[in-house]
Amino acid sequence: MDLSTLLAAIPFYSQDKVGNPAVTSIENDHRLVSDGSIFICIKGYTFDGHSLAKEAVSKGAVAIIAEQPVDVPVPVIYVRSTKRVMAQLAAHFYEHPTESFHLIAITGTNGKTTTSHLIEEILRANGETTGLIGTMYMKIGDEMIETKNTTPESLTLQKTFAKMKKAGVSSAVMEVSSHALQEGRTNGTQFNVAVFTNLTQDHLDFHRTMEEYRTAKGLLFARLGNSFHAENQAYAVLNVDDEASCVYEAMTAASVVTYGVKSSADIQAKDIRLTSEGTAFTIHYPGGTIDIQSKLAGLFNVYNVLAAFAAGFVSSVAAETMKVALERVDGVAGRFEMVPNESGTSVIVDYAHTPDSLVNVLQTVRPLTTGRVMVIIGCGGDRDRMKRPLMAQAACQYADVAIFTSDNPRSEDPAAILADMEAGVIGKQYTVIDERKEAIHQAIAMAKPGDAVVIAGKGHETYQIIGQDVIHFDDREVAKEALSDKKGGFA
Ligand SMILES: CC(=O)N[C@H]1[C@@H](OP(=O)(O)OP(=O)(O)OC[C@H]2O[C@@H](n3ccc(=O)[nH]c3=O)[C@H](O)[C@@H]2O)O[C@H](CO)[C@@H](O)[C@@H]1O[C@H](C)C(=O)N[C@@H](C)C(=O)N[C@H](CCC(=O)O)C(=O)O
Ligand SMILES: Nc1ncnc2c1ncn2[C@@H]1O[C@H](COP(=O)(O)OP(=O)(O)OP(=O)(O)O)[C@@H](O)[C@H]1O
Ligand SMILES: N[C@H](CCC[C@H](N)C(=O)O)C(=O)O
Ligand SMILES: [Mg+2]
Repeated sequence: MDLSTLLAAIPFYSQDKVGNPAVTSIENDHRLVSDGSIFICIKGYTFDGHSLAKEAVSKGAVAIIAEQPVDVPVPVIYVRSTKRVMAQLAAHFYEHPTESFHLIAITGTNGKTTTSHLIEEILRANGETTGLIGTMYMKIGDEMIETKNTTPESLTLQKTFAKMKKAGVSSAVMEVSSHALQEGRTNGTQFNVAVFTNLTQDHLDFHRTMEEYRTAKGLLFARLGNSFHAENQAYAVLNVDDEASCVYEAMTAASVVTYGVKSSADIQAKDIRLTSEGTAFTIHYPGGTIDIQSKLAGLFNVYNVLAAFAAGFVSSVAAETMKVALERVDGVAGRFEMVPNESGTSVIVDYAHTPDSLVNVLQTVRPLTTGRVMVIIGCGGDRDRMKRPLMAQAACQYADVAIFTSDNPRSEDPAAILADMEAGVIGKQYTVIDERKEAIHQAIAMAKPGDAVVIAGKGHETYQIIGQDVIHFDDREVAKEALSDKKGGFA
């Protein structure tokens, strides 16, 4: 594609220096620039890409997109927002790949990764070639691609969609974070279905207030359905039991399908039984009912199953096909993942890193436990400070033994994070063991048969971020070590 064909995607710009070079790639990271690239200067949170324009040109960039003056010997296109333009150019450069397959988005504070995996399984059972983008990885069919963000920035996203199109993907599912919506990472992406899981406190470092956070997630629904023709419907799948759904319903031009447990919904679970094997319930949907026995534990997972079922329903997947898919999902890595052992203690690694998810997981463990519920919990550094005392409260209220430790301290002092947690539980009983490995070892050494040890916050993560260092750390591995160290070697 040449520069002027590419620039047809953006109506307003001014150009310094003439020229219409052939463009081989678009990059916003100067390290990826090669001959024929266009380099987009992004003013980030930690770095200003404008300062790298010259270096990008020396690496072969044939044009620069910028917001502020840059002095380089190639055409410079000046725009109001390089981030916004990056999404528009990316969609144009990769020829709007999301118009070629069915795409389901999931947003919400908790449950996105779990629900996206359930939907992937439903789509596979329906015979689709699938794609998945989310917290743990991106997948094209069975090919796994590493990812840094839950929702990558627009260039990576459109490039990945183009790969999916080329690989013959017919249906894909992706997690859409509030950060991504706020930053416009999904601009230029066409969603057919948008699913809302729930909204509870998180990310107030980034969104400042719950209202701003809710609005950021609302952008997914506000942008849905406007450009669709009647024969090609877009659907918003909303959780009726979460009050934010009313706001999203009012925002969207898409058709709305509701799901829930407590209030009447288009797709509703009834006769719910929570057992040590998982959950059993009947889904009532327009046109029928179907019994489901899911291996996923806890009421919150009933919501995830319902959300996935509703997304499948509006995607015209038969209820019987969905039942087969939903019942064969054993679990999602790092979410309520049991660490197998013979000691009589249940050891559960879970990704709860918000107050609400911690309450949910501990409430789920309680009736399944004859002994004590023990929890090991920390809070991430450089993230919402306001959730720290609430997570500590949840731990003290819903567990018998609460151990506070480090999560990913990042640039913060672990002691300061722990102090923020402790401020929420003055006068309550808890123990602080700042070294996460030590905390896991001590908890497992202390546990008796019948007790449950919940190791929360890091789930599938295989690293710990301390300062600038990323060290290998896996709660599941540490738990296994601790179990085999325990007297009698139970692991
Ligand atoms: C706060 C935030 O959203 N940060 C994202 C942002 O980083 P940034 O603004 O700091 O980027 P920067 O390092 O300042 O770089 C600015 C520009 O210079 C370029 N650069 C930079 C260095 C260099 O050597 N060369 C170079 O060209 C960069 O490519 C970029 O274009 O842009 C990066 C590239 O897209 C993201 O990876 C990064 O996510 C970081 C890793 C992050 O932790 N984000 C979290 C808060 C986040 O987005 N989380 C949500 C999930 C939340 C949830 O639901 O739980 C997510 O979707 O992941
Ligand atoms: N529907 C739900 N409601 C409340 N809590 C949930 C729900 N589903 C999962 N959880 C809890 O939240 C944790 C994270 O779940 P999951 O990874 O599916 O969410 P996520 O929205 O993808 O999170 P992230 O924002 O980090 O990507 C789980 O380990 C569990 O403790
Ligand atoms: N997507 C979440 C993950 C948090 C996981 C937790 N282990 C932490 O590091 O805080 C975030 O980036 O806020
Ligand atoms: Mg996720």
